Amino acid sequence: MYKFTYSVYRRPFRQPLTTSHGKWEIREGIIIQLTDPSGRSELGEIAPIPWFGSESIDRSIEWCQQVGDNINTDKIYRIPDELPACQFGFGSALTAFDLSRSSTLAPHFELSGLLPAGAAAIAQLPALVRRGYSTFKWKIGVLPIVQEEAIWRQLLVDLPIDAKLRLDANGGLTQTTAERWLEICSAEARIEFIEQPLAPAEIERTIALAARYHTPIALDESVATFDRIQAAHARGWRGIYVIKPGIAGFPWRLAKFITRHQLDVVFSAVMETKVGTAAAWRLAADLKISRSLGFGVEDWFDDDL
Ligand SMILES: O=C(O)CCC(=O)c1ccccc1C(=O)O
Ligand SMILES: [Mg+2]
Repeated sequence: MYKFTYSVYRRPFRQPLTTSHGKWEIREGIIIQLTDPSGRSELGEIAPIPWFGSESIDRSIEWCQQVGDNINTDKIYRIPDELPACQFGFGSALTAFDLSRSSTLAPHFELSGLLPAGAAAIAQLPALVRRGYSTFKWKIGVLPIVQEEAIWRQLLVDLPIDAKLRLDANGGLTQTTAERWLEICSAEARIEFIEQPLAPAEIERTIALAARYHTPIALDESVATFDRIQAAHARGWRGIYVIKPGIAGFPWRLAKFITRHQLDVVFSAVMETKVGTAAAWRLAADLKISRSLGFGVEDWFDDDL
């Protein structure tokens, strides 16, 4: 039995996070604390993204409210699959009790720096290069393709020769614009992958696209939650999986599936605080994930949570 407390936070982004889904201005989430009978406490974070396929913040708060002052492991294991961010928050707090204090220190990882959408990326890139980043992500499918293509060309001029660029369409391309991006990228070895070119349901069409072009394709929205990861694998996806542990359910279940099927994985932020980040990085270390983590997002908030 654990004593349970929680607090809801609101963090405004320094500038709104613009994707092909629209603008995101404030990250709301929950920090939970479990305390065992010996008095040891561990934290967990619930940081949902409803427009990505997780529960809403209101559903998460409701779930925390009905828990009451105490919770046991059985009740945690029974958090329903409709609440994947709650499963991750409670699940990672629970597994933290199995670790010694020193092993909860964050190991060192290569991070991918998240650039702002549009032309602002050109201005931002040099600062991130100076800070040591060598992998970057830029959002596409936000502006008309002719404009984005021009910005992309300038980004490649400024990108160090040994650096890598990820292009994230957030499902916002059509068959025609996806083919156009794959064509122009095929002559450019520094493109690590194009992420989620087509709508989340279009897995078969994405498999067909991946077979025709040299540039690797990653799925993100299509594999946002644990059931979607399983479904995409069952439908034959063997490309890259961008996984946001923060909304992918129980960490032990995710780890087992990635290992069993030897998935090629990129871990990615849900714009969580250090609490959720530490839990995701522990999982990345356990799984020995080699691709740069999509957690280079420190510039996106003014605070230091
Ligand atoms: O993965 C990264 O590199 C940064 C995180 C990121 O891009 C992101 C952050 C919040 C919501 C959606 C996304 C996304 O990958 O689409
Ligand atoms: Mg993405």
